[in-house]
Amino acid sequence: MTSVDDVHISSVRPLITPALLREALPASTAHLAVVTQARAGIARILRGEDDRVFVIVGPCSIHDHDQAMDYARRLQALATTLSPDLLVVMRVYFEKPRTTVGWKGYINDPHLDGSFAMNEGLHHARRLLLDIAALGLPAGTEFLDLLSPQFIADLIAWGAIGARTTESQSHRQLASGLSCPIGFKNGTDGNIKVAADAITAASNAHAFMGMTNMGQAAIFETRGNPDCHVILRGGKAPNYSAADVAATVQVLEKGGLAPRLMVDTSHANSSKQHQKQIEVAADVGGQIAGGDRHIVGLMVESHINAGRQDLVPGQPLQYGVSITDACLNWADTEALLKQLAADVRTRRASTT
Ligand SMILES: O=C[C@H](O)[C@H](O)COP(=O)(O)O
Ligand SMILES: C=C(OP(=O)(O)O)C(=O)O
Repeated sequence: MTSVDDVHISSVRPLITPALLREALPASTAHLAVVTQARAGIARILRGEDDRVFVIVGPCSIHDHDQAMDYARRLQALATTLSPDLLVVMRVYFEKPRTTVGWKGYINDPHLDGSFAMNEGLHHARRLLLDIAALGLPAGTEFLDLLSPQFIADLIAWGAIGARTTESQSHRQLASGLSCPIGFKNGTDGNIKVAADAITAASNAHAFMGMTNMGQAAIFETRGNPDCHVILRGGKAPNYSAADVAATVQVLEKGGLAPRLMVDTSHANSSKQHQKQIEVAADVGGQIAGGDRHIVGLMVESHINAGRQDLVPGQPLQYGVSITDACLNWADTEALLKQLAADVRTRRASTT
């Protein structure tokens, strides 16, 4: 017999359903209040109704529960202090889009060893989101896989669609149905228009195929997501300067979109050199202090300890160090956020 099906499939294993995971790890009213308050706060900032800046800050990727909680406790204390000026959301990224191949994140491979224990990964991810919400700290994540949101999206205050997927129709459709504000990165080449187009697409209604909480195939019809924005992450060159912001505002206005955006201090804006995030944040903070109203959010890649390390099977990892992109350490993160809060106060003082 000639095989025409599953020619390149090497195995199929069962996956738990979102309903089973949510039943095992339910969200309480207190957890959900953290999420809904942060979502509403971000939406107000995006509409220009709150003069604070929201910050998505945390590790490039999560790979360890206890280290993530160590970071979350530090961030929660700082977020409370800075809350009059900044709405702080922890970057809790479970899914990594790779340029070619590599570890794809804590959900895909929680044991970091190619065993792809995704049922455990989903369980660990949801457990971590519950523990972070229990601190009173909201979480943001990248939505990369099209099925995984059903398992965790109720605990997410803000989501990103990455530079490699902003142009994907499937991700725009997903964003149109997600319940949280969504940031679309510009393309890896620096193209802003694809992110502006993504906002237009995601703000509209769509019909597409998906999976329900009970794990059944279904046709989803969405209403469109009104709380989407661009994230400038650099491309062939950085794109965080005042001139880049003005050019982006032009693209947004031409598309009939709100002229508000987030700057990612990392990725191509820092040439992936983690310490450069400090320079980028200082420039952007200066624009804010100088009266800019278009930059409403910042993204910072930060961990307990600075830099990054390679994941080498069988070798121990250093504590609190990223295994994907390099991150700022905690002390630098604290100083960066305090300065940004001061910049917001400077702007407020000059306009009141
Ligand atoms: O943020 C993480 C990385 O920049 C992104 O996932 C691409 O990683 P890679 O180029 O190492 O695959
Ligand atoms: C992968 C990321 O960014 P980008 O999509 O901008 O490369 C990220 O923020 O982790």
